[in-house]
Amino acid sequence: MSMSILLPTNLQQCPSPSFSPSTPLLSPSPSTAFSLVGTSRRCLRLVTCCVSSVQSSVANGSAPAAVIVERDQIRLGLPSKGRMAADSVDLLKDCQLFVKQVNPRQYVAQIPQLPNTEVWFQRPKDIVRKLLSGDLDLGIVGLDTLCEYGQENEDLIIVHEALNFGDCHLSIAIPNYGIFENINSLKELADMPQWSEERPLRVATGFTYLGPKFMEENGINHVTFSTADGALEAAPAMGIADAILDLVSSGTTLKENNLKEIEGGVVLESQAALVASRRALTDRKGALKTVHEILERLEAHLKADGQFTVVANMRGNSAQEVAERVFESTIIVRIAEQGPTISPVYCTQNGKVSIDYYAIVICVPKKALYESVKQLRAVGGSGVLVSPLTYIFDEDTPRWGQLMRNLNL
Ligand SMILES: Nc1ncnc2c1ncn2[C@@H]1O[C@H](COP(=O)(O)OP(=O)(O)OP(=O)(O)O)[C@@H](O)[C@H]1O
Ligand SMILES: O=P(O)(O)OC[C@H]1O[C@H](OP(=O)(O)OP(=O)(O)O)[C@H](O)[C@@H]1O
Ligand SMILES: [Mg+2]
Repeated sequence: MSMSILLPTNLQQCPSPSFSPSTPLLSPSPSTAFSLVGTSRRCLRLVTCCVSSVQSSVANGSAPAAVIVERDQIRLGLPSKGRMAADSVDLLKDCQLFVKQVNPRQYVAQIPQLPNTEVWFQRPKDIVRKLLSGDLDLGIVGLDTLCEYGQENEDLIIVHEALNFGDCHLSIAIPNYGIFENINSLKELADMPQWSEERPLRVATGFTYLGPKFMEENGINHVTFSTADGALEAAPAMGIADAILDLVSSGTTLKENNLKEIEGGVVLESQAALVASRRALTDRKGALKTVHEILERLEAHLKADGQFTVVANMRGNSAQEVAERVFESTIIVRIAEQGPTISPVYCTQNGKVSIDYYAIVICVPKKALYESVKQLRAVGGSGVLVSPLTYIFDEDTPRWGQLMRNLNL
């Protein structure tokens, strides 16, 4: 049984492809771009199609423009349940920001380290809606949720786009059997002779904003959408849909349901992001200060993640001579952004202070750790100590500068 719902009248003005969301739509508004602060190899690879952005109602997407209501506290929205919930609190904990929730059913919490900030636990999609309505100032959500429910509203600013958890991608998948057996790309899918106005490609998805937009951008016109709250992978085998558009992380669910991804079918790459309301940052007293502090802690922690400090002692006549020996090691030359730091180790013998050794300190990423230790030893390093790095505070927080530029501050 198809879940398609008849289109509301105002939606019929919408260019094809058609879709059948469960909620009515408001009038079209001009498309505006997300403010993507920060750069990352994973950063939002979102369709840039120019479908006139149809903003859906509060029930499905963005709420009306935010109104700044007077309040003393800055509000940070964290996922109340689901995959992102525990990881969000854990990430803040790793940044020495301890979320104090009295019990799991209480939806408000405090962070003693940020006395002017209160945490509100909400479903991820509601975090986006509440950022737009002005009921939250900051939030942690997946980029997929942000794009789907934020619908490119320019009030949403991505402050940190790569929080290093919640990795997944939004992708089209089709059966690996029957008429799809030899179809391996979006183009091949689009070119199949089966699809016509009378018999469009049927796609099941929870992403009723991003799905049609992606299809439109890729020139796939004979397509229709149906929606469900979960277990979408069952739709093709049940005869409800030809394809699905859903989140994929390990790929197990697709495999177990005889579905496959296709070339060109990835709509966006997603992971958890820190998002803010532009209006809150510009108009709410204390919001920028809070963001700066959270961002500094996040950047310092995430930069240090997977990095180790390696300390070794090396015999030598001078720091210069030891440095020359260390730089014989190709891996150290390659990994050392700055440094190594080489400092004298002072010893006393018979009341006389002497320098026979020098201590070398380098920062090494996990994957280069063993090789660096081996090379340090090969050039005379001994007593090698390795400890994980907790924070790397740079002179400046790069994303802060970008945020300031984005806000024209
Ligand atoms: N395999 C995955 N499937 C779904 N989401 C994932 C996956 N891996 C990471 N995520 C991220 O986790 C977010 C929350 O997913 P989750 O299914 O827990 O949400 P939810 O709030 O329970 O929503 P729903 O109940 O509608 O599924 C997603 O929006 C996405 O950013
Ligand atoms: O690639 P995988 O690691 O297999 O993960 C992908 C699956 O996980 C999500 O479903 P979820 O577990 O949230 O269940 P749902 O269908 O009820 O949303 C998503 O909707 C996919 O079905
Ligand atoms: Mg889910």
